[in-house]
Amino acid sequence: MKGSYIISDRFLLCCHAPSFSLSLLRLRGVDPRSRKNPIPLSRLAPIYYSVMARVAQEGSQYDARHYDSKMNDLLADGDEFFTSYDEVYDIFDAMGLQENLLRGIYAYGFEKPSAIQQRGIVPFCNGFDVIQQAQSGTGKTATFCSGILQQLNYNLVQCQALVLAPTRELAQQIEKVMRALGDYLEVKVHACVGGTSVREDQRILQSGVHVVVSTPGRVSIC
Ligand SMILES: Nc1ncnc2c1ncn2[C@@H]1O[C@H](COP(=O)(O)OP(=O)(O)OP(=O)(O)O)[C@@H](O)[C@H]1O
Repeated sequence: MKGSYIISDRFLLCCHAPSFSLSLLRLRGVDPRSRKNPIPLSRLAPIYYSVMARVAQEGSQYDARHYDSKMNDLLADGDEFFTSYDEVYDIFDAMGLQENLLRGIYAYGFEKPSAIQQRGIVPFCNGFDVIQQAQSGTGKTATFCSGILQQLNYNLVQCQALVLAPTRELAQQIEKVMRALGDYLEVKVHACVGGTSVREDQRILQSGVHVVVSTPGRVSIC
């Protein structure tokens, strides 16, 4: 089973096939034009639609027809869209991560980055728009969590990243990993999922968090 996720400097889309786990990250205050070779957000949109097409009802804006038309737009652009990033960092220490993030990673029990982590964390931290794909259980969650944690401004206690997941369980699992890896950074993470009090979610969000992990239904209410 393969999973993939897409990260842009405006959003992260996470899709674990075949269950189509979906995460969306939005980083605030990042100017895509200031980054080296950014892929314009508009180029990533068709991929977002491709994931949504599989989970959306027919007739919605994300249905298969919409997906086909977006994919045709994308393919018409040719190879320019696809670039590869072949730098490999076989130890966490070489990735230029904040010391407190490294402490969190090691304290969580990770000694050596997995293959996807060796290739995926640094481009994310450098602000590239990335699409990454790896087998299930190979460490993608920690890859994008590390990328988010590295980029947050911890002096600003407001939501700077949003991760969307298709199920409550997955959102809660991602929250746990984010919280654990960001323990020494004192990251404030909140999982906004159905089955809990909306008021309590709103209270926590108003009190200030750095990262929200949510399911789409609950986030639209909050
Ligand atoms: N560098 C590492 N060293 C040791 N264990 C790791 C490392 N990275 C991840 N793991 C562990 O491997 C397991 C699978 O990781 P994770 O859930 O992040 O994979 P995933 O690719 O996101 O999986 P899925 O596609 O099923 O969501 C977890 O128990 C995680 O703690």
